[in-house]
Amino acid sequence: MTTAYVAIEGDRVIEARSRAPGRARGELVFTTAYTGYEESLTDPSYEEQILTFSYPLIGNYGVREERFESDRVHPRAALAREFTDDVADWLESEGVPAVDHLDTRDVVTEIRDEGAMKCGISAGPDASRGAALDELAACKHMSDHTDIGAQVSVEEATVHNESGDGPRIALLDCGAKGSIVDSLVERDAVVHVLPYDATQDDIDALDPDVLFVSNGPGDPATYEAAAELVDTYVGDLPLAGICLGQQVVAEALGGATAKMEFGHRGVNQPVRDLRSNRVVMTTQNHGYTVDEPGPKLNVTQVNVNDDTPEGLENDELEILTRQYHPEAHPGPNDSLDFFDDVLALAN
Ligand SMILES: NC(=O)CC[C@H](N)C(=O)O
Repeated sequence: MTTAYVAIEGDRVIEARSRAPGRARGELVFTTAYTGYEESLTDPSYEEQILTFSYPLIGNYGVREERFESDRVHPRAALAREFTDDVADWLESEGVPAVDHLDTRDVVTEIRDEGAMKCGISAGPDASRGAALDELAACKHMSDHTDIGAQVSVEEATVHNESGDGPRIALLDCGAKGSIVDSLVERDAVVHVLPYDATQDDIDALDPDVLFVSNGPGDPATYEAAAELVDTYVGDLPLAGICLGQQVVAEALGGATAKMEFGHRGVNQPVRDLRSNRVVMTTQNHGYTVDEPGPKLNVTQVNVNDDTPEGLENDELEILTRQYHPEAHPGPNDSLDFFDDVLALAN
């Protein structure tokens, strides 16, 4: 077994065990999810981040491609108390450093106290403290990744379930999880997945019933073009969004987003619907939040822990967004009806 070095802000270096070699840098975040490691590691929203699992044993039910959310691993590196060989081998084959045998409680406490922070990693036979510190020094703040959508979006438009009978969805792919497409296709929608920088002509050519903005990595304020595009359809097309999609729709409607201290990442985040007073358990993965919904959007759901907006709606303008992940994968299925509600807007 070889050594790994994890350098965090303040130039503190943690020595641990390398399970997959390499160098990496990214924003250090944690998830409390106890299952769903394959889905989390392939979720494009983790691009440019280093993911710490707070659950101590990661990999105990193997690695199966059917559970992947995209075609590659997105976090730049992964940390856990213990990775199984299955996960370590998978990450090695993907060229993504994996580090274990470190006190992840300590790492999580540090992130909770100090906020998401920059991190540098050096792991494997050639690892050194200096290399980890060099990676840390080269690490950018998340909001300085100004075109991160380009790293995760499709390059060309694709269509799923072309012969379906359901509504036509134009899905702006800012790094969409596969399960979002699957959830729509299961309901027989025709899903056109469009590059994150699609134009009004691209959308109009499809004559869609709904414009849907996907989840995605990075600072929502850097997706200005997507927000401008959404703005042109307010009142003309029903609008939907998940996670980054909610943030972009809010910005399009005159709202604002802000960075959270350490975000919400896990599969047991309680969300209260303000109309029914019902609480659902949700999957989350976000580091930014809608700070100001703007004049037209109503906050219809909130996070029970910190009151941040989890659902935004405008019935008249036919807008429906969620900050959490109703498609689950991983996580509870409590909110799958969101997709039925979105498709109902098309009628
Ligand atoms: N899962 C997502 O869509 C994340 C949205 C955004 N990148 C955030 O961190 O808040």
